[in-house]
Amino acid sequence: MSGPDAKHGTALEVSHLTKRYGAMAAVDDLTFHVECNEILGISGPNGAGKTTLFDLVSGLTVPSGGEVVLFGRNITTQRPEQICHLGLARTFQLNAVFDSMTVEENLMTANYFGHRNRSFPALSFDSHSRAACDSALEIVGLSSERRRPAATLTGLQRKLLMLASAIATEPRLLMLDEPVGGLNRDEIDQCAQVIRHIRAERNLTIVLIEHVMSFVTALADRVMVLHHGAKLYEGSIAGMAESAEVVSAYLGTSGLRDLKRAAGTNDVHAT
Ligand SMILES: Nc1ncnc2c1ncn2[C@@H]1O[C@H](COP(=O)(O)OP(=O)(O)OP(=O)(O)O)[C@@H](O)[C@H]1O
Repeated sequence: MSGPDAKHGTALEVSHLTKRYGAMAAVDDLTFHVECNEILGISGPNGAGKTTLFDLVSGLTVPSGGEVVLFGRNITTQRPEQICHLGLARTFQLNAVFDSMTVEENLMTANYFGHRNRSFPALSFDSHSRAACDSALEIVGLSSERRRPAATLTGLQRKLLMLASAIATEPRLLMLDEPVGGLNRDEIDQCAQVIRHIRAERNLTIVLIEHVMSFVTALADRVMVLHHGAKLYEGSIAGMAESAEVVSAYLGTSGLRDLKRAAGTNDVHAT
């Protein structure tokens, strides 16, 4: 779905978005936007509302209030598959691959259901679907594993398969929920390289939730920090390190030291 307009304009506009569970607001009157081809990093303490925000934007959860506009189109009341067909793909914190399928079958399934409306259940793949899957496999470096059952993949390969499955839906906006959680330093660097490559190749806009500060500093053009469902900080990584509120609510002194080191060397975790 990428095209000549993919580099310009606003990809995502979130206005006064709110999700209440009883008296508690998991996302509280949140307003922000993401420009086309930008990478926005989202951080914040556990329970800050980051995943709930992804669930709201991707249609998995119905908002209590507010509005979400994707590439100029109001998607606030759309279903997840409709939003996916409009060009938004997301990944999940926990493993979300089909273990009993091969790598290739995972991608074909993602492309089949994620790319356009399917009104009948019989799977049939055309040359476009095959090309999209081949390209997704290649971009994450899993081409040689295409015939392997997903259950036999390593932790890193499973993360890359989730990424490739999202790419196989041919999105314009990719939302990644803790894409490097549980990986070691080398694997994190490898994922950062893949994501950088994906953005450059596909002109993609990316929003990623991550606590691993070396990863955020390596990739994000801008960061937003959430706390109690609301925006605590939005701006540069350097500015984040200078924010007393962010240090107090999220980083702490050791996290601040690590963030500063990561911003200088891109190889240290904040958590
Ligand atoms: N379905 C639900 N019902 C009730 N409360 C919920 C529900 N989903 C999330 N919450 C609450 O909303 C708040 C935000 O949760 P969320 O998972 O979005 O936080 P998070 O920032 O993604 O946390 P983490 O970094 O641990 O993944 C938490 O207090 C959580 O317990």
